[in-house]
Amino acid sequence: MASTSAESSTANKPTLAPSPFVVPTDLPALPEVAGTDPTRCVLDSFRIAIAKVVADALEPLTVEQVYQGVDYGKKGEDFTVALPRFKLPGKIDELAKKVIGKFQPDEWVESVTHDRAFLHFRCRTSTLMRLTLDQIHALTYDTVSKQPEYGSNFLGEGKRVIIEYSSPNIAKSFHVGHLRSTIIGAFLANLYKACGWEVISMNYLGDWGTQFGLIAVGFEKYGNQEALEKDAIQHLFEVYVKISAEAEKDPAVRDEAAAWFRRMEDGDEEALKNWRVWRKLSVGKYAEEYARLNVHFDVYTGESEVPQAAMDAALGRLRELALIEEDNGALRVNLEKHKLGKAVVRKRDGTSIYLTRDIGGAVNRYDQYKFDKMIYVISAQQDMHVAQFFKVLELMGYEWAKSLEHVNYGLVLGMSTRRGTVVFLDQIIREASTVMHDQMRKNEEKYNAVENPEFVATEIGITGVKIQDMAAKRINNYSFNWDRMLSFEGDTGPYLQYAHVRLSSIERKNPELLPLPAPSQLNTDLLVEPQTREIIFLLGSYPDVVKTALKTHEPSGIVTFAFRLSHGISSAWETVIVKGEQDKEKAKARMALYLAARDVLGAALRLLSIKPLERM
Ligand SMILES: NC(=[NH2+])NCCC[C@H](N)C(=O)O
Repeated sequence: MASTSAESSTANKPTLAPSPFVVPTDLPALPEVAGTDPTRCVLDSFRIAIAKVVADALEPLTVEQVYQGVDYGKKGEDFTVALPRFKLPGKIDELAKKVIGKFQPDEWVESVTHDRAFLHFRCRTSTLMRLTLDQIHALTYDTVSKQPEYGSNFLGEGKRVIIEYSSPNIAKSFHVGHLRSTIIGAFLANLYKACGWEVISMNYLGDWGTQFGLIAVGFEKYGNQEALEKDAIQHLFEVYVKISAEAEKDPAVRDEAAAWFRRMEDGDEEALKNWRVWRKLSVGKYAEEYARLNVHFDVYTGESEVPQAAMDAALGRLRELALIEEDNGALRVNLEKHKLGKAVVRKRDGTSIYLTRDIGGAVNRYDQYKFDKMIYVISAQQDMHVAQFFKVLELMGYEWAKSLEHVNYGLVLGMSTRRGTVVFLDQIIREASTVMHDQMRKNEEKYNAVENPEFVATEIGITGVKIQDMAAKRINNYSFNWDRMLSFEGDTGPYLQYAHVRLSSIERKNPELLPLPAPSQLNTDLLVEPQTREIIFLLGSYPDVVKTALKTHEPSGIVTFAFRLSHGISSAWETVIVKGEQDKEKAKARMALYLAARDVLGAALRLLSIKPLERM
């Protein structure tokens, strides 16, 4: 029973442990502000302190009201408040003077300056250093408990989201569109988990439709059991290509295929037998490839699994609403009023189609999972299709239809391997790995020092593919370029892995400083270089970067953060040294900073479904 399954999995919802970090009590006490959590984001405390400075000077403003207006400042400024937003009586200049006149520097806020309508605030550096490092340290990722790490939050606690992504078609090519859906979807699944949601990752296979009648006919002619078992995806594709060419010329083949699919829809076991085997073998093969991409699904479902009853009920309801019209024996839903055209929902021979299955499928999923939100990661080429079935569900009166979201993305242009066009996922992975391997071999000395070059090449290759895919706004098209994405120079995946490896080497290279005491036991005031403050502030902003990504569903925000952090590290690396620093206390404080940077970069990469490397 559907409702039982929803209830039983509710009982299994993860409960998040409280953060092991507490704001030290030797600092001036701050009021609480709803929606903030200083135990997971220290910058929240600084923003509250700033809001308090302004609210105290400009009654009747409350700390809550000001808090909403404390924004990140432009370069060199920590936080900025734009005074006009509060619509207070009096001149802006006067208001600013009031704040500045009343301001007393303390352990939270170091200074305030006034520039036209803006007030710029600087956080107390020593507090910022100490708390940020301490918090990151306290929330370090634990591979055993898998506790939510630094950057995570409780926003989605108690809520369940289904994220449907990848969804390739069995026996057709896995095109780059599916690759993008896979990469973006895996990121969203990690992101929602990091924000406290219960996530169900779902793969909705294209495993149904007339083409399976066609393949069945083709399989009788060209099928080969051995080839099927060796690589089901490839073999079925070959069969499909051959029989499609025939069907194009010969209407008899088409009729035969349609009749076969008709039998499948009627549940004729004989007609379904082979199909079941194909599906199982294909899923097995896909699961292996997803694992190599560090992508996992909780549920493999597919168009074949949408219950006939759900589709019939949907059509019945649409008829009641007078939204259905007949067209030459086929049924159409008329959405012209909503500027979404007319769409066929049942073919003339009575068989279902893609759109109907999406309508019935959504109803079925809600019955089964009672989700609070459902996200579909589907190419922008299907914007119309998605808008149509969302609209139909809304017209059918389902309250939950409002909680459906389409996360779309643009095209990938020109992906091919050196041997030709890419049609399969494993070709993409293999090519990424070989191109990277060749690249690594160019530096023989370094190459020989790598312990497991095959593994490293594959991981970096995959990182390159993923970063290229997520570097810009989803909706942008981009051209696939192996050389560019796999270079160690410029903003690429290999560059990020290199930054992480370099940070990871610091413990190996300075064993005499280990074990490093907790940051609270270190003298972080020795971190005096401007680069260190910049890095710390960036690290402190990471929980906000995660929250923003949750709002925008854009992986690019996380990618940009990872690059900014890596650039920050690069510019500190030569001057803010650990090895060779005579003052051991200073060396330790610096090491703590680099380790925090390693942990946060690692967290960002994991969020992007990338496995951070420790050696290369
Ligand atoms: N619920 C959905 N329609 N999901 C997207 C499915 C994508 C479809 N299998 C395709 O390859 O085009």
